[in-house]
Amino acid sequence: MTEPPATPDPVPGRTGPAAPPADPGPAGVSVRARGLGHRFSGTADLFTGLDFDLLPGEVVGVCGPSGCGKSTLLSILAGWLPPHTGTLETTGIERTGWVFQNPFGVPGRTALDHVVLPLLAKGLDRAGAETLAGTAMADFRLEAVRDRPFRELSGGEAQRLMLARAVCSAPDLLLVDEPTAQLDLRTAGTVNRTLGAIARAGTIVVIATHDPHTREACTRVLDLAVAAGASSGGEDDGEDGGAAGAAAAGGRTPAPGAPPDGGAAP
Ligand SMILES: Nc1ncnc2c1ncn2[C@@H]1O[C@H](COP(=O)(O)OP(=O)(O)OP(=O)(O)O)[C@@H](O)[C@H]1O
Repeated sequence: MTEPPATPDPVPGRTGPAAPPADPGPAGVSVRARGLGHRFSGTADLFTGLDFDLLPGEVVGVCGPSGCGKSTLLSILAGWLPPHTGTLETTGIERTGWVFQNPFGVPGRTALDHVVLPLLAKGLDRAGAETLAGTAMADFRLEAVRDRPFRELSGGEAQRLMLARAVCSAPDLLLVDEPTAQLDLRTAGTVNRTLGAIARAGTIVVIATHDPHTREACTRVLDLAVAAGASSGGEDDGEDGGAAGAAAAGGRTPAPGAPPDGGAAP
């Protein structure tokens, strides 16, 4: 059996087994993973031994090549999939939002209708809900498509619409799959800054991404290429720089409870 390291693991987002419990912070919200690993029946280990704590204010990038298990880790964080090994403890997570890369909507309903829905469900009247929805849509540069039916939206618009809707649900944990893959640089920058602002408002934001700009906008990176020991998992698509490149690129890990810098000011 391998002796546990005495000092924190240098791999970004991983700490040694002696890491203290996550400080749930004033809002009492946290996610604590210890020894997390997953494999599907018939596959090799996608990742093993992940130790990390997630706290409000963080934008955590889940990075690594295609097929390394990024979406799988999001499923585990959402509680949809039990990990093959390790434990995941959540504190104070009452609402989890997940924005898929290819979201579904109601084809004939307007973009605004989609964002208004969670606000009406919370008890706001239509006028109040439309005001807040309009603000969330503007944050994601969706003013121009406000009254367009969902079926007419582009893939990138549809995904940003779901981000705006997720924000209006005020989740404690927001999981986002490849939010900038379909976007031009300027719009991607807006999305990254908005996600940073959402985190600073008290949400834990976790983003699965290949995009180096999005990775750079994250306050911390969980690199699954590194977590897999570069021995299994997906193919290197070149966008992440592969296991070695990804390990070298690292990520910024703020002190627990410290405000993230993230380059993600709104
Ligand atoms: N239910 C399942 N049963 C078996 N294998 C699965 C299942 N779901 C995913 N996989 C496999 O697990 C691996 C990781 O999949 P996952 O979707 O998590 O990768 P990813 O890193 O998100 O990939 P991408 O960047 O291409 O979206 C892939 O090889 C995939 O084929």
